[in-house]
Amino acid sequence: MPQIRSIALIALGSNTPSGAGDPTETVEKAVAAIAQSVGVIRGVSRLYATPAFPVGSGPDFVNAALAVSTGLSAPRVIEILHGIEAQMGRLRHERWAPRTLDLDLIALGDRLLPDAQTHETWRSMPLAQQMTQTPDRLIVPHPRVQERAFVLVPLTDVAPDWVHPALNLSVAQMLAALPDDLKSEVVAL
Ligand SMILES: Nc1nc2c(c(=O)[nH]1)N=C(CO)CN2
Repeated sequence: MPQIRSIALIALGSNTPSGAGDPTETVEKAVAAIAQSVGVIRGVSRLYATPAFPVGSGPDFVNAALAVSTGLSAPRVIEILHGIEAQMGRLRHERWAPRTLDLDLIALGDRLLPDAQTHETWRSMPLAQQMTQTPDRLIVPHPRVQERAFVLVPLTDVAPDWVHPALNLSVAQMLAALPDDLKSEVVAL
């Protein structure tokens, strides 16, 4: 069977030193690891300094995004990303604790996983509830992508025209819809 290749959009974040070095070095090493194990890198964003979300939850992050052409499934990509996080020393005990490396599969082509209803449920959940719940299934696109300048600004570098399959909005349109004060906090390094 011919392999169907899609573009995986991957968000990277680091806000505390890891075995790999400072957050910038950690993100750069993660890009190299992803290139070796996920697929062919089609775009690498600039690196950005961003205040930790939620406000006051730790030191500033370094955030970046990648577009990677891959024939792998979403669960397999996630498995590989978790392996890279573990290898690079992420401490996984506390949900909003500073993290050495955080890798998120934001999107895989136009797949909507597991289904439209799950996306609707997560989008319509009050913020307080979103913050305390972890989905028990893989949700792709990432259910918070449209709210996060620290994801959308780097994504604009690599995939401004990617269209969210549930919202029918491009990356550029989702970013334009965010308040200016959120966008201005995301500063290219
Ligand atoms: N600025 C910023 N804040 C965060 C980030 C991140 O990548 N950047 N990742 C988090 C956990 O996914 C929690 N908070």
